[in-house]
Amino acid sequence: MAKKKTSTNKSTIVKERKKPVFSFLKTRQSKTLIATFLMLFSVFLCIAFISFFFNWQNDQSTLNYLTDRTVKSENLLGKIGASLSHFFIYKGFGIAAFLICYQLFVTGVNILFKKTFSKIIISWNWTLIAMLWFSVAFGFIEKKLALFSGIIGYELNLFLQDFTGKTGLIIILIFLAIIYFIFRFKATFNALIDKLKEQKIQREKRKKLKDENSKEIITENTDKKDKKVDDTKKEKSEFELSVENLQPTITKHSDVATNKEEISLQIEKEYQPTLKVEQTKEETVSEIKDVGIDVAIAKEEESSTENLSDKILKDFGEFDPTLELSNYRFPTFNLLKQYNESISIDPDELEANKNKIVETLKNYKIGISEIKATVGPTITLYEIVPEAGIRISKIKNLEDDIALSLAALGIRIIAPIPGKGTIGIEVPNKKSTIVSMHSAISSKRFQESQMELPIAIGKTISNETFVVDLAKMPHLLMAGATGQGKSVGLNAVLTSLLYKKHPAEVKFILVDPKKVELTLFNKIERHYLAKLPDTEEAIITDTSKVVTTLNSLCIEMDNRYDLLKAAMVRNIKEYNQKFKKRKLNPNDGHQFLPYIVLVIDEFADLIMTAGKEVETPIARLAQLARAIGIHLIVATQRPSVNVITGIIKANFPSRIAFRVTSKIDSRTILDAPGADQLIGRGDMLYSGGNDITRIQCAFVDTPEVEKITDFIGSQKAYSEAYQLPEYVDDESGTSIDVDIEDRDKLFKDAAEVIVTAQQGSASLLQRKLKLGYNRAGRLIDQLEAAGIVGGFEGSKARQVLVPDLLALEQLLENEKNQ
Ligand SMILES: Nc1ncnc2c1ncn2[C@@H]1O[C@H](COP(=O)(O)OP(=O)(O)OP(=O)(O)O)[C@@H](O)[C@H]1O
Repeated sequence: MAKKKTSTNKSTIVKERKKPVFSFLKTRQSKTLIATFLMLFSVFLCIAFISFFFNWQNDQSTLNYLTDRTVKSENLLGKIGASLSHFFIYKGFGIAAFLICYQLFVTGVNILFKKTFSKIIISWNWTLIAMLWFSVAFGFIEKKLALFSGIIGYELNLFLQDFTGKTGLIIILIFLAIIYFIFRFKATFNALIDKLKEQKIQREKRKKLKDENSKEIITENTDKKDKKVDDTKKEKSEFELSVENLQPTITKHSDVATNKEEISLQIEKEYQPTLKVEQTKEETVSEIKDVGIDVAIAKEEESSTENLSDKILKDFGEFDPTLELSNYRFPTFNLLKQYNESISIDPDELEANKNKIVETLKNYKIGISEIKATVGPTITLYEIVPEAGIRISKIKNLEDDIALSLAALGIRIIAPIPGKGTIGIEVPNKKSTIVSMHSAISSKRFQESQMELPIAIGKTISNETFVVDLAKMPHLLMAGATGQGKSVGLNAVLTSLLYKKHPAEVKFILVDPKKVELTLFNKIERHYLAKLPDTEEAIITDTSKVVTTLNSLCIEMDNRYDLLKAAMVRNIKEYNQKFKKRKLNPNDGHQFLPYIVLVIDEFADLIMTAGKEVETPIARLAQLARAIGIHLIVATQRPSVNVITGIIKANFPSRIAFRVTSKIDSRTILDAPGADQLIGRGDMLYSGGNDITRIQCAFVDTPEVEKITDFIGSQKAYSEAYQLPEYVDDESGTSIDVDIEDRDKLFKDAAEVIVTAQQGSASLLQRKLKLGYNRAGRLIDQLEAAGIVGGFEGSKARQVLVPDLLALEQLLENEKNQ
């Protein structure tokens, strides 16, 4: 007994001694340590295995010299790597040995994630079976090399083949593979189904919980002994797991049944008040929601009306006036002729002129400290810096004498040159260079200009293209003796605009009493010209028609002013921008307004024949038309004061003077002498108000204009030329048509327009029904006779006597019945 006792004592002592070692292995640190070791070892083995496949033949001889440091292995992980690989791959399972690496890594992970020991063993078993299967299979495929199957696979393969033969072995391998998959997948499949079931149950429970409105179910985690519970109990125990977090709040109860009762009671007590709270919450929410809906509707209504134009702009984009002729191609440069335009500088000529200037001035005791020459296309500018103490007025007074001494035509003295402290003497070149329209149009200055109506009129003395904006001028007066280049100048202006502006953007009204200069532009009638309704020829050659056209243009001006006023903008540019942004409603008569350029050649002729009849509308247009995009270009041969009257001069600040015969004419045009000193052939002076610039006008010949007009004319055009409003003399249109039968076809439409708009104006009818002024005026008279609009009230619109369309319908019906 005593012995027994001592032995039991010993065993308990041993157990007590072993316990700390075992418990150490169960600690978290040791588990992490082992897991890390296994994972790193798997990586180590994997690298060694891979390296082994490349170096195994070389390393074979080193395997026996594991401890010998002089012998080196080629395996990446040295001799240990080589030996382990040899053992697992060569002597073991071949390629299938890689599964060891995989399994070691998985074991490490499993230990980290606290998988049970039995599970780890099971997974090892599966891997070992797989390894065996693969090594046998590889042994069957590759018999010569034991590297793929390992010796185990190789030997097993031979052994099995001896008994079953090759075919038998294949069948066995397939059978084993199927068994393997069935067993493994079955297990995984079940687990998956179980998991899905669990999740489903939990979802249902959670749903229930929600439905019962935070019903707290607290159950005690039953001991392992209580596993034998019925199905419903099982469900509950699963549920308990999901509400694990609630467990610490449970007080210990010995009796489970009483505990359950208490819980249900607790739920009821706690549940009711929360439900009430929820209900009241819901009520308040619904109240708020009702208010919110009202507010939302009101907001939507506001925003939709405010952003209507933005919405249209967003939906349709900016209005494109060129859309109707979207395929229109601008004339190409090659339609214009190119000349040799390199300015030739003759040093002898320069030297001779310089000497002449110096000598002449010396004769008048004017010393020169410096002289500089700028060679232009037709003239050379000599800039002189006089010696100190010499008065500029002295040089200016000697202008004629100097010109005489230099014995040359076209000398002009500029004393002083504005902005510089020098005196300029312009001397014509012996050989002048033609400035082609081609070079002016193709110049960067013109091509890149952002002007509204850019005109490349020619080149300055410094050979720069001179580009001006007709819209800023705003009207241009051109004068010059016959044969000095006026017509060419007019063509240059028109060509510039044709090269830069789309047919939708600019319209010309051409007045040509000579009947020959501008006829070529007939070809572009439906593209670029504007004309009176019911007239055949767009280019006006008849003086009486000029008067009508000018008056019609005045009506157009008034209409445009009405539109600008309605749009609350100050000028055509702002108006068109607003229209493009779709802020102006076309139903209110708004439309994109093209610029209108009225060109009158031989103005003197007109004044002589029509006098005041022409002068008055021209003066009116010149005074008022700048803001609404109507610009006048008036050219005359005779720049006398009875042609270029004070009132016209005052409204034409921009003037071009070609060569004139007398100083007086020059003064009439430019308010300064100089034009009489020009050399002709396009040599001109441009006065933009203050300073005068000498320019060589760009030369555009008739064949070039013909080519351009042909090019434009051959393209798709508008259905008709731009229609100007109809103008009727005061005498006509005053008789009131009382007879119903004689009424205009559009009478009813006109009445509807007037009644709808509640505005009795002829211009409204013109815009809405696209009528000429004449017809619209007649319609207004007929409407007055019918009692739809009131009498004429001067500048105010007529009163509309019919309140709405229904009343109008009745009125017209009554008329019929009478
Ligand atoms: N810019 C220019 N460059 C070179 N030559 C020019 C230029 N302008 C005009 N000429 C020459 O002058 C000639 C007459 O020009 P143009 O027909 O323009 O004169 P005009 O002033 O219109 O004459 P008219 O008043 O008699 O019609 C042209 O045929 C041309 O040879």
